[in-house]
Amino acid sequence: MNNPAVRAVVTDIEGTTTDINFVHKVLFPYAQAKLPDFLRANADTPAVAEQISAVRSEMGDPDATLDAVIAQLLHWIETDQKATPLKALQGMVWADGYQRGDFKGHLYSDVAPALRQWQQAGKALYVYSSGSVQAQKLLFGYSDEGDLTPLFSGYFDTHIGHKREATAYQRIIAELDLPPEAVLFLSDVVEELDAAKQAGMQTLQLVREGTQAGNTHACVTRFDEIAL
Ligand SMILES: CSCCC(=O)C(=O)COP(=O)(O)O
Ligand SMILES: [Mg+2]
Repeated sequence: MNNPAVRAVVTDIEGTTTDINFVHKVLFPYAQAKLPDFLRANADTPAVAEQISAVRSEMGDPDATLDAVIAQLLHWIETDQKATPLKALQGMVWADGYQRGDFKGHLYSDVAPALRQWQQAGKALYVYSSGSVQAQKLLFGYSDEGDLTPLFSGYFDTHIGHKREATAYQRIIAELDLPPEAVLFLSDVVEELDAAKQAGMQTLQLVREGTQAGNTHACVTRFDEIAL
């Protein structure tokens, strides 16, 4: 692909820039282990209290005990549900892990050089992940390729909508203030690419090891196959 009409790139994280195993075998278990104590210690902190209250709303039980809230959050982690308050709390817990050096954000080796090249070519770079904006900034800020946050012009999470819904991409396009066809969305998940295409974006599927290629979107296996 060589497409000078592309003026902005929006990238997914898990399975696109980053190994799914890092998310599922490092980040999620870390949050699972640390969340209960983190919530008990910080339940009265305004940022945490706000998310606890959002969990209670999603449970439909404004009086749910903290133990019930914790059980709900652990269930969401086990079943990989992209609930917005869970994602916010995970980001807060991962901040400790990154800052203490317990892990670094995994990036495939082709990602950082391509992002730098695209930025130098004048493309605006954005992230769209179900992980919270805080979690996205941590992953790229404490990545195993160093701090890549200066490369990005912005970040979107589930506050803009869910990744399999076209309306989320329409809102992103409105925020970028670009024609939809000037925006390229990169993801490993066909349903996300379908939604982005429905909103008028260009799409490319990343077929990393273990990803099933679909037949409705152009595919690449690495970022360095994408010439912008
Ligand atoms: C921002 S790193 C953690 C990613 C995460 O929590 C997640 O659920 C993966 O979502 P994605 O939309 O990147 O598949
Ligand atoms: Mg993905």
